[in-house]
Amino acid sequence: MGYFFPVFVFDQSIDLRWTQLCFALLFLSFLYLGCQFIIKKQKKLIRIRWPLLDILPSLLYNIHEVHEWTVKFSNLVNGTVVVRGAIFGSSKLLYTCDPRNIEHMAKTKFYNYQKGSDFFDTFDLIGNGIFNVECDQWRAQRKLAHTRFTSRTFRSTVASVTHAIVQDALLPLLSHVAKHEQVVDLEDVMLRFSYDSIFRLVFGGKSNTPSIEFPENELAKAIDDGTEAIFFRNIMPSQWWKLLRWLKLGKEKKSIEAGKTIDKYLYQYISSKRDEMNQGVEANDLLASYIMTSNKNPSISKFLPSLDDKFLRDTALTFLFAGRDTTGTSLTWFFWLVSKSPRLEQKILEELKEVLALKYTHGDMGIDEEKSSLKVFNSEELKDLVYLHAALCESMRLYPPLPINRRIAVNDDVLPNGTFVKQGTRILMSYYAMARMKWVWGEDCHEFKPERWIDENGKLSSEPLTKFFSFNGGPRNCIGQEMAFTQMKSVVASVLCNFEIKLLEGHVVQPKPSLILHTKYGLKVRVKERVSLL
Ligand code: HEM
Repeated sequence: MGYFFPVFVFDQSIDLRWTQLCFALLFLSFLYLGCQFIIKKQKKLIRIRWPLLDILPSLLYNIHEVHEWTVKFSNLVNGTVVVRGAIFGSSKLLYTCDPRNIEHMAKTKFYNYQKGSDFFDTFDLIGNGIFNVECDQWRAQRKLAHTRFTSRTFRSTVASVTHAIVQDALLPLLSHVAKHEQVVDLEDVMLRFSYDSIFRLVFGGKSNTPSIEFPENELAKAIDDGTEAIFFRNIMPSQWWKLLRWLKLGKEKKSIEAGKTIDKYLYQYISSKRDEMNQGVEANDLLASYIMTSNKNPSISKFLPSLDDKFLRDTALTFLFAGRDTTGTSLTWFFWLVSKSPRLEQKILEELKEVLALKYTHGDMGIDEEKSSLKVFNSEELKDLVYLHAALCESMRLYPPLPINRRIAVNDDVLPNGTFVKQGTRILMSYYAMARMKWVWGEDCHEFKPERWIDENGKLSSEPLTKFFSFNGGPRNCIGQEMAFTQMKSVVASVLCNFEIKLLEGHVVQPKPSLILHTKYGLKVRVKERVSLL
């Protein structure tokens, strides 16, 4: 996750002292007023780099559309630059959207590019979950998680949970919306789907979030509040948010409340799960599998001395955090792109027609499905669909759920494009900007074009993967990638096969300046039942 105002991030070793805080506040206030003055003078701030202040005025002015700003900036600096200027002090910042550099940091020199202690502070809500630890502790947790995410049991649970939510909650919800000719925020619906999925996989029970009542969910809301505070921590000096936290103000106040709510629910779920397991109730959710491991072997490794309740809380929260907004927003952008392109929608439907035809020919359409007349696909039927897979990759290329990522250099290094990186340099990588660079993806880089993922033999091409980092890459790649594809394919196929999605006329869809790439105003659509595909 990127801190978009990296220039403000001061040395973490400095104590939280009042004098420094006052100086920081004064300094930033002057800076802000100075920038506002320049902006007013200029009316339109065309210039991106300034003497002394470098990118700061432009960045401040464009913070409401920060991702588009990274595109302009990347074009100006040809993809990579070390940002300087008087205000940057000794803390260097390297910005890049060059896939060669990103691959080098994620794979070749993985151990030289870590998350760093700022990262831990910023994401302290998730404690010592896998997302937030490094070196030996990360390796030990990665091994534990990897064993689970690649097991046959987990894969089949993902498939059955997804099928159940699509069939029993998502399609009935959209059907209701269609019958009542309502306008619905499809982003909200997709986030409700992805929350329920990850919730069931982690805890075993239902969250009931995707339903026609659109119920509020206290835990989901607390995670939203916590994530929002994390975003603001990324864009302000660490002293500022630490002061706000101490004073219990603003987003930090909300985040403290959110932390309490999260703890209340998670410790309660953990305790209930332990009780159920002691009574011999069988479970195949992630929480149960971690508890089982710790019962069998209380000390997993010297880097993971105990899988106690705090560890289980951090791990469960990390999975909720990592698996909800990412999948939910990916689906949102996908439906938006497809709703704007009837030709591409038709190509996806052509592929689905073949699957449906096979279903009927072999007579394995479930009785329930026939009765309800809503068609639901299972993951086996969809796993080899080339165009659907290509369209999902293309949508995540243009709208990567994690638009900006960050690292810190452990030792001096030289990047593939020749840039020297000094030890301690903070690094920002924009995947959003990378997708919009002509020198990376070609003249048509702005177009939604699934064909770029398909080779001349009609198979998925591996070439684009060398510049696709929406799931990161290397040893620290996304552990939920396969799961995400299973879920997304099932949702897309079932929704498109049963419904036509029409964007509400005049509704503007733009990226929100947020940690995960949400839309600014939601995705307002009307839904119409589709006349049978066959
Ligand atoms: C479209 C959906 C998804 C996208 C685009 C995505 C993307 C990513 C990215 C970019 C990272 C690397 C973050 C970093 O460098 O700090 C990551 C890590 C991770 N993701 Fe996903 N993710 C998705 C879905 C999921 C799901 C469904 C899960 C399931 C729980 C999941 C679990 C994780 C975990 C645990 C990590 C940390 C891995 C590690 O540090 O070793 N993700 N994901």
